[in-house]
Amino acid sequence: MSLTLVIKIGTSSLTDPETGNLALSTLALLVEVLSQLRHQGHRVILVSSGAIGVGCSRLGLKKRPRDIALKQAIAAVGQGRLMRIYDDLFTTLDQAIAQVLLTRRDLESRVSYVNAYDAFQELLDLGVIPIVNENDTVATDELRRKFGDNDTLAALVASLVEADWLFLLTDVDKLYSADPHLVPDAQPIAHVHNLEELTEVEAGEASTWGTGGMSTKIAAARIATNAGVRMVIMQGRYPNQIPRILDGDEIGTQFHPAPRTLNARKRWIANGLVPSGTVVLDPGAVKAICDRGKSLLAVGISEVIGQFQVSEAVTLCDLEGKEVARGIVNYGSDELDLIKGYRSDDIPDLLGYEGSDTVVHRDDLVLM
Ligand SMILES: Nc1ncnc2c1ncn2[C@@H]1O[C@H](COP(=O)(O)OP(=O)(O)O)[C@@H](O)[C@H]1O
Ligand SMILES: N[C@@H](CCC(=O)OP(=O)(O)O)C(=O)O
Repeated sequence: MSLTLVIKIGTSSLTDPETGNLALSTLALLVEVLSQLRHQGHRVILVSSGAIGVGCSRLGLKKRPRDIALKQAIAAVGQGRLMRIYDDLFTTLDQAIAQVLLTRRDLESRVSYVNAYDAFQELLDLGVIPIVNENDTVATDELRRKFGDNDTLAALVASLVEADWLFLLTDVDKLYSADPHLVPDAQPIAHVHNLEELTEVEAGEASTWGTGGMSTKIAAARIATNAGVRMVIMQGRYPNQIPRILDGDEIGTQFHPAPRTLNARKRWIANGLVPSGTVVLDPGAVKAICDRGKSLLAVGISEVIGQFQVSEAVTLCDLEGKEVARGIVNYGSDELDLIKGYRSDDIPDLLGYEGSDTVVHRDDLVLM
């Protein structure tokens, strides 16, 4: 059976932590394994970090700089080097590759989201391995249009292409109950069936989870498993374990996916769009949308947080602040403030025009 596989490798596995030099044997093994998987008929996408790390090493910088413009310049140096090395290694095995650089903004617009989907499908149909990274040189935190980390980017790509598996290759062999570099008796976690179990562990180990690199991997698991993608956290030094995992070996931490129920447009609403604000719902409204599949009406809204325009995405949360759904609004935040708590029949009088009956129509709403 042909599977769609997304493999993400982090800087910690691609480079030697002491020298900053490329971990060539890891890279060569990764290239060999991915080429073999391709030849077995699988569709393979590699999400590779390393542009900034390789750029620093190329320019002889001993420390990762903090300055954003400098980091963006360094990424431009490193990305070219990185692709040159990948191309040399993959070409040795006669495997074609492609460079795909994405920003968060590219997935926000429905048109470019669909374009990205089409481009990936063409590349995979051609037997090419796309190598994806964030377009660090143009994406900036200030504009809120960065993925921020490649774990999230990899999960969004896996959701976009409806992957079967997402492998996150890192410098630890599993997810543990706490950072194993700091807590020697941390317990390994082999399977995660429900991310809520982890929220408890996470809450108990907040500082460890927060400072380590695992919080972004758990956030990635939320996106991936919600989109029906099985995710694995595993040791980056041993990419040859990937085929064994596909054969059923219990290696790394496996996150079991939810049934794939969302159509492509709803996956875009859930993962492609970035919420611009929050709408707080009363318990009746939470029940109506979560248990009965209803649209959101103004009467069930308790509070409107943030500024947003009509047709933007918002987070819908309960009175405790827990996100229960996401959706595209039929009213901007200023109008919603005027009509919140009122029945739909009252809207024309309140706003002075005939508005939509629903604040978020059920076709534009995704439960989280
Ligand atoms: N609960 C945990 N389980 C495993 N690793 C953890 C945990 N909490 C923090 N970490 C740290 O996360 C690091 C891996 O994340 P990161 O450095 O971001 O890797 P990458 O570059 O592969 O994305 C590990 O080296 C480990 O020290
Ligand atoms: N886009 C950046 C990597 C960002 C990132 O998430 O890095 P990592 O935590 O090593 O996977 C780069 O190529 O340097």
